[in-house]
Amino acid sequence: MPSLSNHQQTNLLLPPHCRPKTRCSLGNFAGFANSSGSQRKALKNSGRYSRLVHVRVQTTRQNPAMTTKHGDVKIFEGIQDLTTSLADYISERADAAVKDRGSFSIALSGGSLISTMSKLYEPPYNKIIDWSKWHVFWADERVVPRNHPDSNYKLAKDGLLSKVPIIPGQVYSINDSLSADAAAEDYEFGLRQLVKTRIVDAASSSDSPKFDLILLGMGPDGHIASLFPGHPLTHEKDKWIASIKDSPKPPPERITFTFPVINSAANVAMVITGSNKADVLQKAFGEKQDTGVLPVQMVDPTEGNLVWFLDKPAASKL
Ligand SMILES: O=C1O[C@H](COP(=O)(O)O)[C@@H](O)[C@H](O)[C@H]1O
Repeated sequence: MPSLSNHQQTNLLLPPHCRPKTRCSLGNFAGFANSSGSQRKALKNSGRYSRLVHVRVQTTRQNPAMTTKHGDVKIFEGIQDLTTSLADYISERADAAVKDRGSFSIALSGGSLISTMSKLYEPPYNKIIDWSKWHVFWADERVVPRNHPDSNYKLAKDGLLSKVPIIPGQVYSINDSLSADAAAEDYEFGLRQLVKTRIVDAASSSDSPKFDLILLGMGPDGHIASLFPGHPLTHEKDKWIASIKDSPKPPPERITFTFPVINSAANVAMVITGSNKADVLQKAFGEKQDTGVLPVQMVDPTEGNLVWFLDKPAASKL
């Protein structure tokens, strides 16, 4: 991926600490059938979906998603069906955004998510997707060099981005030469410029960015992005991008989208696989506990769509 020097952004758009330097994260910044928020709220209020334990396993991708108070839930017999359905979903969202706005802003997570996107670089998706319109961001990133095995950028680059003709200057990785605080500030600064120019859409009811699609995984503790259970960052209201230096899951230093950004997206997809997620998913779909709300339970796009892609082992306790 190129560094700032071969990116079109002008210095005027750069945060002050980047202007005289050659590396800055601007440009590439370094270098759910869908129920909307309002429909979900109506479902919650109607009491028709008091618990999800009654969800029937849907084993083929022909089956429509089941609409619940938590969004639309798709449960797949095998990983192949899940990855194909996810590729259909992503390419449909991309197509709709390009028709509507002329570009597609997508935020990725790390972890197991990337391997579930593998169908995208195979026919027919690799041919039908207009990759030149994609703008790729990270919902969270570890503050490590971009070639480090813990880097979410490296994971996505090796597992997807290097296999499709995405424009390098439209891949917005963090500036890995900065501290966690500075990297978060820098990422937010870059994002603000892209909202001003509407590469990333703006939410109508707040000043938040409105990503066309945010893809999230979930850890076995119920964390999403780098927002962990009980951590004060789950209540952040002002910052779009926050730094965390005490992540319970290594590495400790990370940056993350905050809930105001996640819940302003036009579409959020939760992609959760594996039996080690079954217990927490059962809790997540149950009533919120007195002991605290799990970050995964706080994903609730205000006016957007939420869809869950689950495999059978992850959904085994629903
Ligand atoms: O640390 C992280 O973990 C979560 C979950 O990862 P998974 O491998 O259990 O799916 C991931 O979504 C996040 O991006 C990552 O930084």
